[in-house]
Amino acid sequence: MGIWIRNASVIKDGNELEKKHVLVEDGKISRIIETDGGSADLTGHEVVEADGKLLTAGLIDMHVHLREPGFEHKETIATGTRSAARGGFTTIACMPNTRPVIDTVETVKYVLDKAQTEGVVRVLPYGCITKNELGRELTDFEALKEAGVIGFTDDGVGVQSAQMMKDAMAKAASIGLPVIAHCEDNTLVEGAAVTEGAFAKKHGLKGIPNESEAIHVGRDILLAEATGVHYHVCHVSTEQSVRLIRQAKQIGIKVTAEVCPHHLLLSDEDIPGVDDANWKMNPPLRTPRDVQACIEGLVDGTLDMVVTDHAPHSAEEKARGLMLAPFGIVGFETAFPLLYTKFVATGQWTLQFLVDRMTKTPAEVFGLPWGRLAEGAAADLTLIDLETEKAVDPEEFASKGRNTPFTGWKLKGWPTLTMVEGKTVWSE
Ligand SMILES: NC(=O)N[C@@H](CC(=O)O)C(=O)O
Ligand SMILES: [Zn+2]
Ligand SMILES: [Zn+2]
Repeated sequence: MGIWIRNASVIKDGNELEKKHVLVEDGKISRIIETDGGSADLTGHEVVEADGKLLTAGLIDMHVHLREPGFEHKETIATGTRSAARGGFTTIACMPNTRPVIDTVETVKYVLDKAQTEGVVRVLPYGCITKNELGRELTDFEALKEAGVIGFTDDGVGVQSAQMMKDAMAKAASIGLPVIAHCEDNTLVEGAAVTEGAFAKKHGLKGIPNESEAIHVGRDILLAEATGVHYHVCHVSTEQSVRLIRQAKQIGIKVTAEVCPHHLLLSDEDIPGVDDANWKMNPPLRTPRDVQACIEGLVDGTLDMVVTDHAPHSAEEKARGLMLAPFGIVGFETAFPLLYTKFVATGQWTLQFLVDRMTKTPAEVFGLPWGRLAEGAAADLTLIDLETEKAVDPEEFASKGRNTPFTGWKLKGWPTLTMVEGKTVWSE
């Protein structure tokens, strides 16, 4: 028995939609047909009435924190994948800064097993570049690849030694996996919680300068050129990083990059005060000029994809105030509505542009077989209501994390049903 998704709006081109009936069988999309042809034989099939809602390939998020093992009070694979499903995501790539970190075959297996038994969406793990993310000794790249990691990263912390990064890139290149970099030079950061900019100045705070990120981006681009690795830059937040990546792409260096919704929508000038740590993340909210540069970078293809950097923390941890709370905000359950409402509904981007950056481009960049709405493709699907306006209410999140700066924002574009390989994993 299959499932007919009836009267779905699918993207034809740009903002142009067309009505289709989509048949899902054996975990795959078996047919996509015109709604006026009348040839949809419903006999023996379940029906999901899409009622004109947008149907896209399931969203893909290449940068998320599921916190398991070790930080189950912040999130678990069970709650994190449900949060992803509620946000319309069907494939997510999880960062290894857990406890223990994902630097051994055993921990990779633990995460994959948990994802299989307790998760509801597809989970692709990254492995650490260095043991314990300490920057001192490379992990066993071959063994981690064999266990199932899709790339190497020490996300949460930058690899401080250029030699260590060069060795990592050479090794990763030799086994055909990418290096994914959290770009941050520790000597330029020391104890600061917000960017250098108007907010830091007003409150007499030491700021995190743009160079702390861009120095690593520049260094790593040169190392990527030297080693030939696929180098992917995490959560780009500065004008300088965008410029460096743009130039590197122009001369053919194999660099790709991601950007988060918050770095496209918020600047340091939006931070309400020093008590509210829901505005604290790494990299920090930058200046309006950087926000503009990130938007331009995404639009011109310098930045390839949107990721959430979903980084849940407990309410107790986040209550410690801007200076003392951990960095990070949740992202799954607001990402699509935020970008849809602020960039597509306002006419700045087409719907196809946004959907592609959350499906097609991440799949292409990481060589994944998902992210396409086509006959024969996996039935990873998301239905999205583009009409109903609703305010962001963290109490409704499936995530354990409530740490978002977007509380109360009135948005459209809420996912209403998420399917992974033909199985409904979340519906409104
Ligand atoms: N982004 C964050 O602010 N925090 C992340 C770490 C990271 O992505 O660097 C976390 O693990 O909490
Ligand atoms: Zn990071
Ligand atoms: Zn991260």
